[in-house]
This record gives sequence, structure tokens and C-alpha cells, in this order.
Amino acid sequence: MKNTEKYAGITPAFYACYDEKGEVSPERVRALTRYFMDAGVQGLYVNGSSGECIYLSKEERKCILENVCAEAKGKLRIIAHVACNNTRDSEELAAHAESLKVDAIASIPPIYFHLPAYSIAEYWNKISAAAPNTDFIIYNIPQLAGVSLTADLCKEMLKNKKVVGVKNSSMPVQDIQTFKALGGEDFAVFNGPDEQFVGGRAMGAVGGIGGTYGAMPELFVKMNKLFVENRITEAREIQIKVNEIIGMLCSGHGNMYAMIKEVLRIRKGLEIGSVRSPLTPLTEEDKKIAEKTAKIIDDAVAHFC
Ligand SMILES: CC(=O)N[C@H](C=O)[C@@H](O)[C@H](O)[C@H](O)CO
Ligand SMILES: CC(=O)C(=O)O
Repeated sequence: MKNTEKYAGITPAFYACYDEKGEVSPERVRALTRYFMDAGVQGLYVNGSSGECIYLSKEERKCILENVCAEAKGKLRIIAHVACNNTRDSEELAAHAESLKVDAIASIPPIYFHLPAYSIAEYWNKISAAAPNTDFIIYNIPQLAGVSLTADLCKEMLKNKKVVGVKNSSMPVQDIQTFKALGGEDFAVFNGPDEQFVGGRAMGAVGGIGGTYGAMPELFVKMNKLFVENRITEAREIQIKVNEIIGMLCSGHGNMYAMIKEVLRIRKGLEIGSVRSPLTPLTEEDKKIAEKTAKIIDDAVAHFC
């Protein structure tokens, strides 16, 4: 199958699921996986930024991925983000992900030290070599990682035949076109910023991987469908509503992912806990925002879907 077919559509970023004590809960991971399957999404992006990967241990990340894979049973395309800030641990997670037969692994660059491009390439290639039979997706998120995927680094990485795409979370939609041009016809570029999903698709993204999709998967699935049918004006109407919703999700004192988890509880009765420190949980005031946001999402789904 072509990469542009295999990776098309809506791939929500999976959230870290905790029990009441803040420990990773396998049962809740499975419940969230079922929720996404019922929502009609095409894939899941597991243990990424939205999955609080930088606050989880390797063992916790393995446990989450194992439970997602067991529940999805090949019915969803699974992309496992395996980057840790050192090569060795990332290789271990890459090999583990391959043993579970995920569709692809993905990795941000190493953070904190701004390493030269050749060090980043070596880091990515070593991770890829630890999962030699699995597709590799580069995660470009310069505003958080502190380093950008340059055209030269992208070209260097394209020498590795396992590299099938870029998840692009930089803000210029033009970057999507740039990576697509470098990678060629069958290169899968994913839109990162949820606020410009339609813009990213217009510039050649095969679909998107997003941190807020989980709060409102119906709206993203519909937006994508409208885009495929070339009904861009209607897709844009949903995008504008989605952006208002994202604004609300970010308007609390507590962290956006805590807000999304509360919205999931209100909308779907899904309990997946809060967020892990240093992320801040919701205040009582925030819970009122979550109530309002859940209502706006429900109304939007009734209106657009
Ligand atoms: C910077 C960042 O985390 N970007 C995510 C991934 O690309 C997005 O999915 C955001 O979570 C989303 O666009 C909300 O701002
Ligand atoms: C949002 C996203 O792509 C992530 O969780 O990494």
C-alpha cells in the first residue's frame, strides 16, 4: 500500500491515562482506545507530547503501547512515538514497538542541548535501526524541541529508506509543501497544528496528528471528509468552530490536557485521570470552562456532523 494511503486521515494523539492515584491505568488505556475506535478515526499516535511522554518512564510507555495495540487489534493504524532524550532508551522503545507490530515509530529530535544536524541524524538513524522493519516518521516541532528540521537534515534522513514521512508541527503551512517536495509523491506529511488542519491539508498533508482531536474527533473526521470531497468552504466553517473550542481548552489555569480529559469525562463518561506534575491540574473554575466547552462541542457535532 502507498504511504499516502496508509497514513491518510485522522490520527489523534493518545492521552496518558491515569488512575485516581496518578498511576498509568491499563484498563483506562483500553477504554480510551475503544472510544477512538468508535469515533471512526484512522489511527492513533501513542506516547507523543499529548501522551505526556516526557513525564513517563520507559516501562509506563511500554505498558500504554501494549494495551493500545491489544485493544486496537490491527483495526487502527498505530504510530508509536519512541523518543527519549537519550539514544539508548529510545532504541529500547523502538525495538519494543516493532515487537508489537506497530505501523510506524516516530521521534522528536533530542531536546535541551541544541545538537548539530549530524548528531540528530545519527540519533534518528540509530532509533530506526533498532526497529529495522518498521516505518520511521520524523517529528518536527521546533517551538518545543528547540531545533528545526531543515531541508538539509530532511534530505540526509531520506537516505534512510524506512523514513516515510514527517509529522510537521511548525507553524508555517509552507513547511508541509517543502517536506513533501523533498520526500516525493509517496511521502506522508502530517499536519501538526490542529488550528490549521484545513490549511495543512491544502498544502499537501495526507491528514493530521493532533493533540486536541480526542476532545472532538467527530469534528476532525468530518472536516477531513469534507476536504476529500473538495467541500472546502464547509470544512473551513468547522475549522473556525474548532479553533474557538481550542481557545477555550487553553483558557484555564490548569493544563490543556487536563481540560481535555475533563471534557472527555463530561461528554463520554470516560475517566482517564488528570495530568502528571509539573503539568497543572484543573481548578474548580476550570471545571466550569470544561462544562461550557463540552456543551459547545456537543452543539457543533449536532450542527456539522
Ligand atoms: C505544539 C503542539 O503541541 N502541537 C500539537 C501537535 O502538533 C498540536 O496538536 C496542538 O496540541 C494543538 O494544535 C493545540 O494547540
Ligand atoms: C499532538 C501530538 O502530535 C503529540 O502528541 O505529539
